Amino acid sequence: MANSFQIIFLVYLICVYFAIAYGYSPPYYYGSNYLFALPPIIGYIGGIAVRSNGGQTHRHSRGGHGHRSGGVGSASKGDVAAELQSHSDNELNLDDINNELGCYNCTHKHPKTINSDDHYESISSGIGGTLIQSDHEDKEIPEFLELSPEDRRKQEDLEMYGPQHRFLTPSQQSAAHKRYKNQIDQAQNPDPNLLNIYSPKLEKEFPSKRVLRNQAKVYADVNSNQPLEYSDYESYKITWNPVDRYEIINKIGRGKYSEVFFGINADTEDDVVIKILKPIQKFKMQREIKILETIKDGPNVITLLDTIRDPDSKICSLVFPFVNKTDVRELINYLTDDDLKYYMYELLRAIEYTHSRGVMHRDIKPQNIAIDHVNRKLYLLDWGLAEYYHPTKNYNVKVASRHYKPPELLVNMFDYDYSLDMWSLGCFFAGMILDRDPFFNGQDNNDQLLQITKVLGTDELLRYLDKYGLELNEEQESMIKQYSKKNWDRYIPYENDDIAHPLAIDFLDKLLKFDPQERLTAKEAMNHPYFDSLKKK
Ligand SMILES: Nc1ncnc2c1ncn2[C@@H]1O[C@H](COP(=O)(O)OP(=O)(O)OP(=O)(O)O)[C@@H](O)[C@H]1O
Repeated sequence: MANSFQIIFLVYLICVYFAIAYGYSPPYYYGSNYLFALPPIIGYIGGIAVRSNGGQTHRHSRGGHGHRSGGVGSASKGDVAAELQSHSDNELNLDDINNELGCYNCTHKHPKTINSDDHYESISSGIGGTLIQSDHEDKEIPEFLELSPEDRRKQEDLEMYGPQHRFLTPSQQSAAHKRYKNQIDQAQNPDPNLLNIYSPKLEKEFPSKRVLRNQAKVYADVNSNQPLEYSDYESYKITWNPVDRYEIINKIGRGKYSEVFFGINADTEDDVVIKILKPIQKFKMQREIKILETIKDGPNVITLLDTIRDPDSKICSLVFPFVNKTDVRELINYLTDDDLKYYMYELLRAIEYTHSRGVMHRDIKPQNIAIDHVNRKLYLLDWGLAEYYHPTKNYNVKVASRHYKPPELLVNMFDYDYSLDMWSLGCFFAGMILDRDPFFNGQDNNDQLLQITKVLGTDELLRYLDKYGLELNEEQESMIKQYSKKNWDRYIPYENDDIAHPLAIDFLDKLLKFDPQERLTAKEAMNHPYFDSLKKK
């Protein structure tokens, strides 16, 4: 008898431990639909249940047990919201924390506190975005979501403290509250000096310390040579179609701005991906859709099939063809040199086309490169951060994912251009051929620059900074010492000799340059001798 009690007590302790470990958290708000908190153990069990159903490819589940609630909007009011809600509520794990705190496709797990600088950097980056793009300041979220005042307050609380706020002591909560309010104040009453520096459209307010403005080597005038409406996404009127014809099957991914589901088009029986957008600023939605429209005929660019909105919940979704992809980082284990060249070339075709249409992707990374190896097809996904390039415009440097961010984003060079995509491509390529992804594995933005400098050398960094009159911030100054430029050969693992050969290394070296002007353009990259053998075949 005593033994049974001990066992029950032990099981209870284990459940409580896992409930805490899996970050049981308050409800996830979306529109006016939210579920009340479940007891910790249910939170834990729910987390496990969903995770066990959360693989990448779920085609087998059509009509099977994985068949979730009806069509996106075919059933009762707010079904899309309920669908999203049900997934989110079941997945009360640390990924939610990353997501809620705005960490960008964050792969690391955060501690159960929002005291880390990373979190605030993420929160402030959202607000910074508003500040920088003050002309975009968005008043439409409440209207878009039609939140009740009570829901709105709860959402603000959630934003303020993060989903883990109950783990904070009262003094931590009040510090969090203060910092959050400061961010809001800053965004609402921006420092005019800052605004001058970052104002997106002002060439004349170029900071005096800068001695040279950067301008794209190619396609600099593509947008100015087009009528205004070509790149004016803020005036773009989105056409929203009904949701009825789509049926959600199960969840296959998530991003900062969306929850992504595998589904079918009931009319055509086609497999589709339904990207349900989280509450985002209207201009971001207009930008993604307008850009997808601009580049829709491009090679290897994912096609936007439909834009749908549930009339009741007002939840908006984008529909794409489903790509039965293999994680590129797994794929590298069995790709031959020819395969890798082939996919790099296909990726470059997508990038070159996009740049030629006046668009920078601004978030190239392995997660956004979908390879269907069976059909030898590659698609460039996620155009949520893409932007039209204008040579006189200053851009938000808080774009791209940390490990793929080029130096210009890390030293506030806001006059960057298409070449930022070529750096990210270089990081991706380095990860593949050197079997080390991410190749530059910074712990934060300053450390990211340090990691880059340790490889490319301090002299090269200083040459780049001097050329444009750029400066390091105080922390970077103190962190970055004198490092010599390293020979790439030292990073080649023995078993990768076949793919990391001299031509591949030369190609890599020409992509990973501090100075955006010195990097290969997409067209130059396609003409690099690395691809000669592919072209012959
Ligand atoms: N057409 C597709 N086919 C298969 N999987 C897809 C497709 N589109 C998106 N996904 C999956 O969903 C994930 C999230 O999609 P996406 O990157 O478009 O969302 P996001 O919210 O913009 O993400 P991010 O946080 O990177 O900005 C992708 O990394 C991918 O794994």
